[in-house]
Amino acid sequence: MKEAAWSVKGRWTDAERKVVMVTGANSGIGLALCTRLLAREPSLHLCLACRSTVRAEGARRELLAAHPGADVALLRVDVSDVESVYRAAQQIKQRYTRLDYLYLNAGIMPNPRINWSAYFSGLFSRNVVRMFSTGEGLLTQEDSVNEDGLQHVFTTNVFGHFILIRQLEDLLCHPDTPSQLVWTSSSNARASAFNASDPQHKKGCEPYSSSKYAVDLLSVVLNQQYNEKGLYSSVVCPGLVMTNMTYNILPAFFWTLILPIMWLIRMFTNTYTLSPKNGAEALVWLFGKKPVSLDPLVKYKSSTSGMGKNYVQADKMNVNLEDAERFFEYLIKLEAEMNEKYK
Ligand SMILES: NC(=O)C1=CN([C@@H]2O[C@H](COP(=O)(O)OP(=O)(O)OC[C@H]3O[C@@H](n4cnc5c(N)ncnc54)[C@H](OP(=O)(O)O)[C@@H]3O)[C@@H](O)[C@H]2O)C=CC1
Ligand SMILES: CC(C)=CCC[C@@H](C)[C@H]1CC[C@H]2C3=C(CC[C@]12C)[C@@]1(C)CCC(=O)[C@@H](C)[C@@H]1CC3
Repeated sequence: MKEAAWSVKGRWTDAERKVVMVTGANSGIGLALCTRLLAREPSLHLCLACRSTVRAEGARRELLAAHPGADVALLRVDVSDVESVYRAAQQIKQRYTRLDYLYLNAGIMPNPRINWSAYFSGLFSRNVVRMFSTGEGLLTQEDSVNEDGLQHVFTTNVFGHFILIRQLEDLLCHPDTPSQLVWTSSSNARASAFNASDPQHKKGCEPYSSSKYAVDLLSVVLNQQYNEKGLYSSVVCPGLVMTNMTYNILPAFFWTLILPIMWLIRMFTNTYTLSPKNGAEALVWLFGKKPVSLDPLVKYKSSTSGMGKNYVQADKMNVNLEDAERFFEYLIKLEAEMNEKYK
């Protein structure tokens, strides 16, 4: 941190204080992650990167109520708006000299619709457990286009974060003291929803699934490109968590009604973490891990057993490495266009 902008708090020196930034930190899994990180390491400097100042201030108040001595800063960024990302990156570079952890957590699933016929036929098929744990084939969304002509889901869930990382390279790449990127991906990520010729998912109706698979691809290539420079990337699935995102799929009363069924499902699949605190398990677990010990081809999944015990399950990802490289090239090209427009 640059001392001119940020005071050094009592006991900890700048070198000892880890700097952690979380996008989408004002609610759900992001906010639970912040709470748990502060409980684990009170000396952190935590920066909440959010699009709404009011909601970010609310989250900061909540965190300080639980951890009165905590050092929590706010940063305004709308990851669906590339120009806002460039502006935020400038501010970050003025405030900090390094970032130890960047949690790329902000995400959207706009206008979700349930395919009830797929749901009922899935109920009586061999795939029933997979259907309930990944939501495969059950959800469609209606996407839109932003002012740059980019797909909204792709920009929010992937590209805005990619620009942020690229702009912050100098703060993230220190070979002697590695930094970590942690993406909140999903087990809903599906290769067949992603089309390498249409990476923004302009033509399909599963932009969420496509964007999360794109995150998985990107994380793999980021490791190939940046590990030598001291930057590591991991992907996480928080499981099914009751947050604003899921309450947007079905009305709250319906979820309350089926809560006993969801507890029951937890006996068969440990992916029903349900609370944001449980959902943050894998994200918190990664915080303590040496990045070199992590497998770049693994998705770390927050899991909760039928008895309510939290743990992390490491599942090998099924990613197409050719698609990953092609996708990275696409992102670099798109970034060059945006650099020309906004830098
Ligand atoms: N809930 C679940 O079951 C699962 C969630 N996930 C992933 O977890 C992540 C967090 O979601 P979750 O906590 O569930 O849902 P929430 O809706 O509670 O959290 C999403 C966060 O992202 C922020 N956000 C959305 N759009 C933008 C934007 N354009 N710029 C900046 N911030 C933005 C939201 O801010 P605001 O309050 O302003 O909207 C909010 O803070 C997402 O990436 C989601 O895909 C993955 C698997 C399962
Ligand atoms: C649980 C019962 C009895 C009914 C609910 C059916 C669906 C609404 C539900 C089943 C599997 C869920 C699921 C998700 C959303 C809601 C379901 C489709 C996600 C796709 C939400 C976002 C994610 O990222 C995934 C990890 C979730 C996977 C499971």
